[in-house]
Amino acid sequence: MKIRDLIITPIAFRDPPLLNSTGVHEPLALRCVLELVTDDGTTGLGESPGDKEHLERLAVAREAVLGMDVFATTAIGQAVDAALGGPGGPVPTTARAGVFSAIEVACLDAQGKITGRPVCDLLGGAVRDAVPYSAYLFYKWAEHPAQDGRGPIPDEWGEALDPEGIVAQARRMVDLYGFRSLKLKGGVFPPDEEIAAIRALAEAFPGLPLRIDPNYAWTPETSRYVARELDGVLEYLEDPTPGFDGLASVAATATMPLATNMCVVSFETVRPAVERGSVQVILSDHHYWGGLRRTRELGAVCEAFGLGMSMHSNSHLGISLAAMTHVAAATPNLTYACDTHYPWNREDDVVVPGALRFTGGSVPVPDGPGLGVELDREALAERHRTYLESGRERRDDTGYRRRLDPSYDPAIPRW
Ligand SMILES: O=C([O-])[C@@H](O)[C@@H](O)[C@H](O)[C@@H](O)C(=O)[O-]
Ligand SMILES: [Mg+2]
Repeated sequence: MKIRDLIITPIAFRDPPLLNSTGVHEPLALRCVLELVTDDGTTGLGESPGDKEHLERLAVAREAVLGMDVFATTAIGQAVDAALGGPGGPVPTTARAGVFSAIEVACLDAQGKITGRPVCDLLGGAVRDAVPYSAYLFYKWAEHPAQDGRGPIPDEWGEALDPEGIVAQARRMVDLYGFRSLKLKGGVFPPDEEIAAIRALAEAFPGLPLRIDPNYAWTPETSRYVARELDGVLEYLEDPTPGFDGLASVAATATMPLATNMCVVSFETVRPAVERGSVQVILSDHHYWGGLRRTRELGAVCEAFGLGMSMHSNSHLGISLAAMTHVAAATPNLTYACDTHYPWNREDDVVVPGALRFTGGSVPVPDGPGLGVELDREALAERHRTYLESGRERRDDTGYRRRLDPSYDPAIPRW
């Protein structure tokens, strides 16, 4: 069964003004949808980041995989790697893995449709019927400020700039989706304010596991202070400070596990983290780790080193959510609730509603063949038009924040 075509469609969709340690989300997030067509007319779907460099690499990879057997994903991975220059070439490991990932997911969706089996079955079968996700809480502005004669752009979530705002946002997320764990994106305000927000969440939601992720915004000393202050409150502390050694110096005294999606980002970065004891939980993300099968393999590596496994996310739509759900369902030791940005972006999804739903904070594994989701072609065409009209090429949280506030300084670590 040969790959006859690979259609790459960049899209842009609405994103609220979510704050993080590098700035603020722009009004539009970029993504890319892949349609892989086999010679019997089956179409497999994939979703990946939508920045210009990634799109260019996908176009190169496309030429390499046309005509290959859609079931030969190992050989397809090698062909993609070679087309992008391989190890030591100009394209970093995670970027090559990212290109292959999008194609692998589309191959697996096509394989599932051809064989009549859900993708989780192609990964060894589901060990859970539904995958728990955590509410991804963000400090946020009430609206995107007016600029270039456009806006302001308000949204249904309103402002969240203090503990009360964060608790109200969490309440709404829990009411709407039933989430049973909460993650706060930190690194936005001085640590004591974020500690107060976590304490307010602990009081408002007794028993719900809590996490905070400041994306390297704190020094090792500040991280140790936060860990002490939140002793007994956090399920895990994510990427408090930069680097293997910085994290190790925090892990040495912290009572809660440390987690990362910034320090351990590829198989070759597992070893230095394990040697130093930098982290106890690795956040997988099939978009960066080379696809769904490699994510399953990361599960085995975590098991071998006694590490926990969770899942990272970025702004995404339903094809990614379906892929995340299939791989998490088929990875026994992925036991922490996964991150997802989906509630922030789902209104602009490009899949036909129905296959993906949240119940009690979990997404039941779609049971149709492949990923179990169907493309809404009208929505795809509209998001593609938005992409073309936007003229945007890549995500730039810092640039956007600086246009609004020229004195903004995203130095890391900041506190
Ligand atoms: O969406 C955001 O602003 C997040 O900060 C995202 O970019 C991170 O990659 C991610 O969610 C994380 O856990 O670090
Ligand atoms: Mg993180």
